[in-house]
Amino acid sequence: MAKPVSIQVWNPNGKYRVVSTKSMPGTRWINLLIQQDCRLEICTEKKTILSVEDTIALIGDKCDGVIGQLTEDWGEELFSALSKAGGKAFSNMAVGYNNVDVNAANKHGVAVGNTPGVLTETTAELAASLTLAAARRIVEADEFMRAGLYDGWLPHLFVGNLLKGQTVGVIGAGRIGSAYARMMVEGFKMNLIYFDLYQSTRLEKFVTAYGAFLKANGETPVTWKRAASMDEVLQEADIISLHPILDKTTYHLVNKERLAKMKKEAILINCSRGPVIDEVALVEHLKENPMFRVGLDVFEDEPYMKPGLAELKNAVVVPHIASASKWTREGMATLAALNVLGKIKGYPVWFDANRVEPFLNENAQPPAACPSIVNAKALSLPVSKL
Ligand SMILES: NC(=O)C1=CN([C@@H]2O[C@H](COP(=O)(O)OP(=O)(O)OC[C@H]3O[C@@H](n4cnc5c(N)ncnc54)[C@H](O)[C@@H]3O)[C@@H](O)[C@H]2O)C=CC1
Ligand SMILES: O=C(O)C(=O)CO
Repeated sequence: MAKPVSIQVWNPNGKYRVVSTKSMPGTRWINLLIQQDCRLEICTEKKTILSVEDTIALIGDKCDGVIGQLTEDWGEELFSALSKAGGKAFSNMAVGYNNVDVNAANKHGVAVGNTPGVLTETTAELAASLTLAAARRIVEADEFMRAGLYDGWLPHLFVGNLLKGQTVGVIGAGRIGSAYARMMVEGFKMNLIYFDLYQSTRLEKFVTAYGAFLKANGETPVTWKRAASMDEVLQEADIISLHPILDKTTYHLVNKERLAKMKKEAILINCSRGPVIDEVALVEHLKENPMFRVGLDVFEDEPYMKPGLAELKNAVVVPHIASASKWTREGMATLAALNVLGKIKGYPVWFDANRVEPFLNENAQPPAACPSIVNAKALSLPVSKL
């Protein structure tokens, strides 16, 4: 028998039992659930990452839906427990769902939600922040000041890289990759090279239009290029930012051989998932190439870093905070709750997971739909015509 986990209960007499494995920012998500007759139980265990056993204990004998986190392993065991408890809905509070075995969810008839769109700009802004921090050596310089080592301006002190006129490379030009590309092109007048399995016509049009604007104003226009291979990006770009999903095709996408193809003074940013980079190879590369810099939000064995990384001055590291703006985190909680609520209520799936704004308007009731269900097709769920 698993040990019971501690919980906080909202609306104890609600008809539907919904469980959240963590407390989440804001109160709108809580209000939306309790207004629609849900009894909400929020896990209050102190440990950061819940085990599968803890989560099974939380699901219990009767559970209509669960809101979970990207740190949890949602596979056969949990979907089987949820389905036995009568549950038909699970939502990650995240857009990435590499922690979820969607085939297992399909087998048990459980809808899997995620939270696209609401974190696009926030995540791209952190990638841009890491780019600047790495290019201008901000963390090293901050440590130097605090250590009392500054004794006057010097021509060589913390000289870094200028972004203007350089080439930014984006691997995975989806929602976040495209937003980052636009920020770097418009904000710093960088040229763009990108690699994705699909063409990003909107992004290309944006760079073309901005280039024309610059030219009309007597400035050097920015340019774009869709690379035929990832290696083309690695060889040509001065800054490379990784934004693909994590799956079998992107595991260790950046490895020893590919690092060797990058410019010696390039900057590599990762705000996607840790295993997209072979982190052991990265540590070696950083040691051998002190002018090569990296900005990391995610790590291969999160929450741990591979040995040696923490000691390297040419690495800027932050603890998976790319989506951590208040507005975004509250919005993620809202979308995750509405995915679960919508499925419980038998609502259809929203027609376009890239346009979730109507669910985020705090001054209006959200549409009667699930904002984003990744296995809607596999489960033949109806789609909203709104
Ligand atoms: N660090 C953080 O806190 C956050 C991390 N993420 C990560 O970012 C990922 C991307 O999010 P979105 O942009 O919203 O997703 P998206 O689905 O809009 O974009 C992903 C892009 O990657 C491309 N892609 C897939 N396989 C590829 C490959 N082998 N090579 C090149 N491109 C490939 C897809 O075609 C797509 O355009 C999420 O799946 C998640 O893992 C997302 C939000 C916050
Ligand atoms: O949404 C995601 O995929 C994250 O990594 C956290 O925002």
